[in-house]
Amino acid sequence: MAGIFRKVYDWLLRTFWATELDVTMLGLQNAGKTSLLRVLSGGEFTVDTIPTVGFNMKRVQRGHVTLKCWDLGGQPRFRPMWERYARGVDAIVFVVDIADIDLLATARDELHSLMERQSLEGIPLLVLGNKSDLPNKVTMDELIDAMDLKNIGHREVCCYGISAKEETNLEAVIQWLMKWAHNK
Ligand SMILES: Nc1nc2c(ncn2[C@@H]2O[C@H](COP(=O)(O)OP(=O)(O)OP(=O)(O)O)[C@@H](O)[C@H]2O)c(=O)[nH]1
Ligand SMILES: [Mg+2]
Repeated sequence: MAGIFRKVYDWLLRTFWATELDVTMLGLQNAGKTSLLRVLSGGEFTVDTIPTVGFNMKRVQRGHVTLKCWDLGGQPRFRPMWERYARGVDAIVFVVDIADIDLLATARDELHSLMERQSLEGIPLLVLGNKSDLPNKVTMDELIDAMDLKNIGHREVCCYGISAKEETNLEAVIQWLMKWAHNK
């Protein structure tokens, strides 16, 4: 019986109180953006992924909230278009491969040059240290330092360690994104 009420309640919420949030997922090539989005939207994790050419969009539904997620290619040739896809969104998710220590400085520089853009001022930022399942990774404190997150201003900044592969901490990601629905 309770199940029926829950279904009716969810249907009413979806129908009369539907909220859509625009989320842009950025980060260097191979960070795991497409893998993360696939898992968040109920798909299976796969090892053999194809690098994203341009962008890809998927919706993630939670109750009355739909997260409309733009997943952009991370290769250098696609980075100039990041700002255009991040303008006006409700949240930016920046994914970092925490087991690829050599690329951390590049990730930091790309993130900071983006965050300096006036068009993106105030947009909440979630930095995700992905691939926590791998050995030889940096800790979250080391990631915060390496990415110089304390020097990113004019917005709320949050950082979590996750694994798209093992689906670790993904609920925290959804909950953080969902909280921006209250502003709508
Ligand atoms: N071990 C491990 N591997 C992961 C994880 N997430 C992604 N990968 C792997 O990392 C590789 C790159 O993943 P993608 O999701 O294609 O990376 P991307 O950020 O979308 O890359 P671009 O589209 O080129 O920007 C793939 O081989 C994935 O299987 C993870 O949490 N753990
Ligand atoms: Mg991709």
